[in-house]
Amino acid sequence: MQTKPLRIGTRGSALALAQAHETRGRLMAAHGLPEDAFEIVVIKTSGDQIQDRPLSEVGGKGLFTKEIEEALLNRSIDLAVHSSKDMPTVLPDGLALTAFLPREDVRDAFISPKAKTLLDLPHGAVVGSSSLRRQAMIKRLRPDIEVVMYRGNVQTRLRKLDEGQVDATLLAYAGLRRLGLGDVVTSLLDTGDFLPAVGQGAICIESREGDAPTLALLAAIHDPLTECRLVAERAFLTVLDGSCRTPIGGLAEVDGETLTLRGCVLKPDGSERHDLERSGPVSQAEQIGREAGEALKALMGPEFLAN
Ligand SMILES: NCc1[nH]cc(CCC(=O)O)c1CC(=O)O
Repeated sequence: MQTKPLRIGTRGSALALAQAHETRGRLMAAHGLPEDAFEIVVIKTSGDQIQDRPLSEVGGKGLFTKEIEEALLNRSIDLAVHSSKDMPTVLPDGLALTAFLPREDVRDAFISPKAKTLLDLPHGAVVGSSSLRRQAMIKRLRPDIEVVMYRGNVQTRLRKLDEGQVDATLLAYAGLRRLGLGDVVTSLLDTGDFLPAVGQGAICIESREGDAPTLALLAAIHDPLTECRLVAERAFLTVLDGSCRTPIGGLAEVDGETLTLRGCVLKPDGSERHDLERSGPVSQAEQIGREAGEALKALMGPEFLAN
């Protein structure tokens, strides 16, 4: 058994801490270890310091992982807990996503004191969202709605909604549940119109490749089915990742031995949307994802990503 506690790195947001605690709880249960066998190390990232601009403007996803990955590489932590959705498709040399917890509900949630669903909102209503994907999907269904930039953590967003600054907001259901806020949800959005972001609802662990003791501990909490879905989705995203300013949705689901990936891209104003679906054997998850990405690229044409 180890003598030193296993150091679990995480951002300091309430959601990140909930995910780190869940991971620690699963490791304790799987290995019969006490809480003090683990140390939760909170790391402040550049992304946490920028609150006033959309992430797509300031450099995208890597902003929330850079300092954590540096801590992994210089061995001041042993593993890092992330929302898969926030992970860049390319990781630094020597690091990998080495475990996935069982995926939760992937859907986006609609939250509003004014209406039961997005379609019931009054004409010209204001919806807060900073996600390009959700913004484009909202505009596609409701071109009359004004979507305003809405960053900050989940609690801040809910407070702005309470104060009447916006009429509604959309958040990942999984994140709300992890925070014990599942009850604030007004309704859940259908994955047809609101195809989730790649990785939504799945907690992943990043660690050093070849760090055998850590990998051995993680094996006991790893969910291969979630990994398979994420491999397909991330391969799809890698092919499409020409720009972090393109609204993209992607979801892989498994039925028996068959994996089906649905993907879509939209113009940011919702004026155009292209959808694609591809199925195949689970064992070919990565290839299915790549092919779906290529096929969607061909479908949308070169000028789509240009502007
Ligand atoms: N970008 C922030 C972020 N990253 C992961 C989640 C939710 C949890 C998840 O999808 O696993 C959220 C908040 C949200 O989109 O509402």
